[in-house]
Amino acid sequence: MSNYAIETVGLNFNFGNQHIVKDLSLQVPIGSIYGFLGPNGAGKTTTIKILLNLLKSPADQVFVFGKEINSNRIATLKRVGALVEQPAIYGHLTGRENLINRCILLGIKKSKADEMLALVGLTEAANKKSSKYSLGMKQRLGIALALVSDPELLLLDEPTNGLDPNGIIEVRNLMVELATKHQKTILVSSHLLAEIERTATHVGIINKGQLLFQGTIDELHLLSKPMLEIEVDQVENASNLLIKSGFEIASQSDKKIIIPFISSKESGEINTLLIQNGFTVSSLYQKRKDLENLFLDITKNN
Ligand SMILES: Nc1ncnc2c1ncn2[C@@H]1O[C@H](COP(=O)(O)OP(=O)(O)OP(=O)(O)O)[C@@H](O)[C@H]1O
Repeated sequence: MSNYAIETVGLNFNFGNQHIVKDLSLQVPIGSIYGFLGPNGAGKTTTIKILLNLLKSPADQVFVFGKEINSNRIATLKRVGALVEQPAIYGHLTGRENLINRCILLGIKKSKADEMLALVGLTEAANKKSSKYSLGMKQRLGIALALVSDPELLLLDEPTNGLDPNGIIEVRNLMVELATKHQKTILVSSHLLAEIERTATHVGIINKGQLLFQGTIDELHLLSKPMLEIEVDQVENASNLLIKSGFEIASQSDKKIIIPFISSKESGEINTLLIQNGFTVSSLYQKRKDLENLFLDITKNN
């Protein structure tokens, strides 16, 4: 039996003569929250649609729970739930009615609707028209709809897009609960590194349809080592002092020195060293690389 919920093997996909997905080999372990990360237009939605067989892949390139998707379409899709683009919600119906509708459609007992409402934290809003829901509530209802058939694998395409901070936290917590308490495997796409870092156990990064990195979140952290940004007066002199004291300078501008972050203790020591030598440190903070800088590093290392 395959240990992967999803495996693509050198997947290629074209729209006309545009090569959108290039030799993509994803491996999504069963039980993982797999962050599928890439900038707008990288090919995330296209890949997710291929995984749902909404776009047809070449034979023997896409496997869901070890089964080739084209030749096992119905059997594999039964094990998959998805939220791609806008959730298909009827605004004139309540949250509960939307879910009951889906239960009827799938031949599932209606009591499942209340179970799903509780799971996504919408019990109190169950009888409210869904057009009155906030964006975050609509996303959670969308996830509840995807969960009605009790799929083992959930594909979520940018589920936090357009949500306010509260909505983002709600969806994030829900994903963690679904993975840890309900043993779902989740593939979640995003264009924000920070968003993926908070929930994912595994990460795949694509750009222009190509996989740049795939690994565990710890492996990603090794790549996206944080930096310490120091805003200080007399940057040139301060920089010389740090070099003399054995610190590696990553870069400097007219107001700021950036060095690799090692520990909070060391950051404190740097602060003390600068102040004792008469410099004015106006701020000193740890900063992680954003996706763009991470790309630069990955391509440089490749
Ligand atoms: N139906 C289509 N026909 C032709 N080209 C398409 C079609 N759908 C997507 N594309 C193109 O495929 C490329 C990848 O798009 P895709 O939506 O998969 O990217 P994405 O990573 O999901 O980005 P976003 O976050 O912006 O949706 C883009 O250049 C897009 O213009």
